Amino acid sequence: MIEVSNLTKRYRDLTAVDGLSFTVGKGEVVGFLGPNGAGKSTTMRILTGFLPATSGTARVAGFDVFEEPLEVKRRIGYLPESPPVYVDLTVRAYLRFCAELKQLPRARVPGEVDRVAARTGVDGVMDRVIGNLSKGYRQRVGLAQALLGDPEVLVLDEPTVGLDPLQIREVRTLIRSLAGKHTVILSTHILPEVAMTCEKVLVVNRGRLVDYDTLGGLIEKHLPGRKVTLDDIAFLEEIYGKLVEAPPAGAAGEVRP
Ligand SMILES: Nc1ncnc2c1ncn2[C@@H]1O[C@H](COP(=O)(O)OP(=O)(O)OP(=O)(O)O)[C@@H](O)[C@H]1O
Repeated sequence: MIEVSNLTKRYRDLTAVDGLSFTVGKGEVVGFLGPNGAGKSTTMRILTGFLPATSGTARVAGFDVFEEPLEVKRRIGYLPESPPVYVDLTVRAYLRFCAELKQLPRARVPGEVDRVAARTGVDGVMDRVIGNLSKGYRQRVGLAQALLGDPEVLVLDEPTVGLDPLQIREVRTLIRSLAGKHTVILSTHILPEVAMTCEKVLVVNRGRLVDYDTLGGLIEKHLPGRKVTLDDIAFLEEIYGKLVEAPPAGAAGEVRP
């Protein structure tokens, strides 16, 4: 469903994404991990057709993101790092506006707006102006717009940032419930979030792929012989530390998924 091949993005003399290659199968939920500045948001912006790459290719649902960005945008729901929610609009007006931008059939819009609002728990604030909502509610509104039209692929950049613990649990449950039908790639700095919501983990550092595997595969590879269960979150911190703490220069990109 997502195929990234040798993707590179340079901002002047900074290489933010450096020869990244990976694939995500239909219905998989993949966690995207990496330190600040590793290139996660840049990769997500390229995948969603919002940013051109310097070189390499990216395909979503069989469409090239550079050659057919509209086909890609139609099939992708994107929650950017800072959702561009319009502070003067009510939640309902904003979601309707987003539905129109996504070119949903007019007759489907009210029902679809109600559906995503209920799924993200913003149905109680539909007539409130977004500027007056708490950060957590704004984040939910961002998530609601990503779900509009029931897209095959969801790209979520730090979906639980700004939420309170209860909301975080709800959003994680929501993300888990999307698995199977939707292909999800989500970035986060919260390691337990990955263990709770994702089947596979993609780790990047300095723009390069460091590892890409299932949680079980990572445990086998990096903590051999250790008995850990997926309820035991600390294992992921240990593996992550091994992967991103000062890998030898040039070696990071050599690890294959
Ligand atoms: N528009 C831009 N112009 C110049 N440099 C940029 C731009 N956007 C991102 N960068 C740089 O590219 C690198 C990768 O940034 P990116 O936001 O993709 O990382 P990230 O992994 O998402 O980080 P974080 O976890 O902090 O969100 C960083 O060094 C960042 O400063």
